[in-house]
Amino acid sequence: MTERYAYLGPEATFTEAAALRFPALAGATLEPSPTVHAAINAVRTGEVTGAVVPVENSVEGSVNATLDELIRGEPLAITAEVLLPVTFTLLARPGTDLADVRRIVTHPVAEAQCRAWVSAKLPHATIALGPSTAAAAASVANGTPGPDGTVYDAAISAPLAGERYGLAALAVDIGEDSDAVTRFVLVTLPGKPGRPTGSDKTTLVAFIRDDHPGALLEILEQFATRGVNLTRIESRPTGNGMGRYCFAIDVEGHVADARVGEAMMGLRRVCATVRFLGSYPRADGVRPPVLPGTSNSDFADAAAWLDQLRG
Ligand SMILES: O=C(O)C(=O)Cc1ccccc1
Repeated sequence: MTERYAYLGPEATFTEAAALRFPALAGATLEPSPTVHAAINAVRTGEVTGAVVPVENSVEGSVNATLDELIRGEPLAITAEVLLPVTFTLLARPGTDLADVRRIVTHPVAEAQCRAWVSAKLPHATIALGPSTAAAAASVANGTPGPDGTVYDAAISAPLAGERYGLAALAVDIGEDSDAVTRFVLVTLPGKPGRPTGSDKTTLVAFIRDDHPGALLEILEQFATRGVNLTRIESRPTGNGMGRYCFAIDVEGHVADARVGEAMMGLRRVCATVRFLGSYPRADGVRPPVLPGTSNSDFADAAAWLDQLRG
């Protein structure tokens, strides 16, 4: 039986384009989910083997809806990542004039990158937020009214959505950075991590034990003293009361690398909880240098030395 994977749909989202690039999904059945929550829930219930979701954008930063799904609830694992360039197109029903566009709909990540263009070119237009850029295109094509009862004039979507939903492009490449890239991850139930490749990333969530001065510094020290570089750190509310935050952290390296493993043991000692979200090959293929004194053999030598001293 072919494996089934969920992705943030409907058809023609950036996430669908990303899903087609994961080697692990070649030949699998791809099933659109209306929200990130629904896609990840399908993994948790075992309905699908995995889900592809957006996690980070080079201009807008983290996708909070995805981070919160990974931080809370039953544990999950990231097993692969893909980087996808994103360009945004303004789509409308054929015959619409750019000057007549008043109500636009799109995904929050697209809104953040296109709001400068909209305020410069369409100063009287408002932008409503929807669950995905393709859902936005579909609602324009179908004339589906928004929550306030008015029909949207245009959607900001992937160029492909115009073809899929029979819409015309009123303007292309309207994002503020034409080199914008989005990172998508493949999420599954936890299992044994793949083997280290020398170009890996590890994702963790650190929950501080009690709110005290230097709590974040203690977390960062674990990585700094072992020569482990962070590629992202994001604080997110735990959902358990005002002012309670956890830190979602991506680091260079694999849980099987001694320096990453030692840093994780350090985290475990200074934090209330550490959630391991997986070690997986990094999409950019970068092989970061291993700093002197932090290689696997450096850690093995140090452990052997200590064993000898202890007799
Ligand atoms: O809405 C989509 O098409 C998505 O896949 C989410 C998204 C939105 C904007 C940039 C990158 C990903």
